[in-house]
Amino acid sequence: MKRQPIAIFDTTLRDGEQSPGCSMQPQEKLRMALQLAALKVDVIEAGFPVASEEDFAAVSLVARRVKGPVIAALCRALPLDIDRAWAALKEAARPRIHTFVSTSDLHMTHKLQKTRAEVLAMTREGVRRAAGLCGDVEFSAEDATRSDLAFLADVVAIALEEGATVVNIPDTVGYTFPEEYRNLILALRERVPALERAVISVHCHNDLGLAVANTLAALEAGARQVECTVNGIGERAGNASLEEVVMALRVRGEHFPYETGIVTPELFRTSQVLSNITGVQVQPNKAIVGRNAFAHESGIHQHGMLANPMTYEIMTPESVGVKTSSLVLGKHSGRHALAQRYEELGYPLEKGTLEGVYKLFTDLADHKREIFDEDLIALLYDGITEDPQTCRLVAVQANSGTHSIATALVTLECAGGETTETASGDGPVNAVCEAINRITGLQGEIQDFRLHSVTGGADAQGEVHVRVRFPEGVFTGRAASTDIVHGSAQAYLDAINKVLLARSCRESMTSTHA
Ligand SMILES: CC(=O)SCCNC(=O)CCNC(=O)[C@H](O)C(C)(C)COP(=O)(O)OP(=O)(O)OC[C@H]1O[C@@H](n2cnc3c(N)ncnc32)[C@H](O)[C@@H]1OP(=O)(O)O
Ligand SMILES: CC(C)C(=O)C(=O)O
Ligand SMILES: [Mg+2]
Repeated sequence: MKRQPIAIFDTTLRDGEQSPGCSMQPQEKLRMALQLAALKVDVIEAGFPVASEEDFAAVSLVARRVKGPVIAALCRALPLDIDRAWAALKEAARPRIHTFVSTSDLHMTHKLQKTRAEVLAMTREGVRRAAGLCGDVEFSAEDATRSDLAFLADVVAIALEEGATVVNIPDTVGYTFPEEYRNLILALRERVPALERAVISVHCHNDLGLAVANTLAALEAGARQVECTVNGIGERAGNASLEEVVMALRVRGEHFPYETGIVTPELFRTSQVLSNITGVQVQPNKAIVGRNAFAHESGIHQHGMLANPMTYEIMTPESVGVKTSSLVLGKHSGRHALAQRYEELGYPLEKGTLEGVYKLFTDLADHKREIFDEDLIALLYDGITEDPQTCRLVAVQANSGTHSIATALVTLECAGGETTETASGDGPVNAVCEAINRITGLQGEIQDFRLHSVTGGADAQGEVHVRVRFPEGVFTGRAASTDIVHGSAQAYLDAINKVLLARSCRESMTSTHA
């Protein structure tokens, strides 16, 4: 099947930036634009230069530095706006002026306070001015989907007469339906024959959650440029999401005879770059790039995934740049996924053992939202081991000060006998942990240490949480005490005991299997 090329016009830096909380500084826009170029979008709309000195600077920075895609800038159909857009763009290798005016009676009457005749004149003068400056001019009929068709066709015809190379028919307020939008584009093509010589563009908003569906419908009617944003950000409920449109065309290629030039393994990275710049997290269930897009929690699905990933995934995670699918253990998981995870952790379970551990697991999952690997190891121990090899803190003492090296003396009772060790460290907690390492022979490395008071007043209980890395993995420890050093020693020992339990458990299993 011969595939028609579809141009991807990315407006993350313009319409996307209109999302509350998503504004970007020039350097941030440059970083994002470079990633969009790596993704191989066809057009980057970099901003609205007349809006501020900073946005002017951002557009000109992107225009100068980003090679490959066309660089576009938006402007109203006003001489000052158009001149400002061109001033920002003129150093781009491939510049495009994008000008717009509203065509719905609602917008013209209440917002622009212009008559239809005045809007026709604005279109003519605006596009003519832009075309006099730049060889590539896009014209958008704002609120096209709520406009009178005959009038809209007149506006489009004038824009084309004056030199527009691309005509955009936006669904500005996310109002249209796929069938209706398809018919609108077909009707315009019929009424304005000159449209056949231009590129028809679509720009859909997501107010009814139909932005992607409407975009796809417009392609079927002859549109050949899609305006969209990374993560679907944009004014109000956002714009059509770039990654969703691109992957819909790719995954359902048998239905859509189109292709884009997007390097799809860059999609996830691009999404992450954006959320890293704006600080706005991607919703977990976001299609393609959300953290749950390739995660499976329920037993029936996990079983299917283990048998063949195609049972529950319509695209591979690698195809969009996600490393791998994940089977998340939780209250809906079944025995197959549980057994698989234990195997990955180095604990292959026999059928009888699995049954017991699965029961403990489901009890735990009823009370705990997230089950970590260390929880599984602890469960295993609860389920099958009788003789814990744990250590108990007998005494701890630490000295520290501004001009002295911190030292600690720790006594532990391990496997019946008491041992005392001293150690020094960067601070008293570090010295205590080092002394515990010496006694137990383990080399834990603290990755996270948190202390917060549980009660008020000078005698407040301090609760200590630690995350410690061992060769087996990361284990957490927790303890509460009115003495910070004592609490820290207990919390660290809590993590150490979990490792010791895991080791003794692994040993007992190895001997059972031998
Ligand atoms: C659908 C869209 O996404 S449109 C793009 C939206 N993006 C932006 O608004 C970018 C950021 N905007 C801004 O920085 C400012 O709004 C500016 C600099 C553009 C204009 O600021 P101000 O001059 O203070 O005007 P304000 O924003 O209050 O009102 C908009 C004005 O533009 C006019 N206008 C709106 N669209 C158009 C248009 N396409 N062509 C000509 N004039 C327009 C309005 O009628 C109004 O005119 P008025 O000031 O004569 O009443
Ligand atoms: C300026 C135009 C293209 C727009 O963003 C819209 O109509 O939604
Ligand atoms: Mg828009």
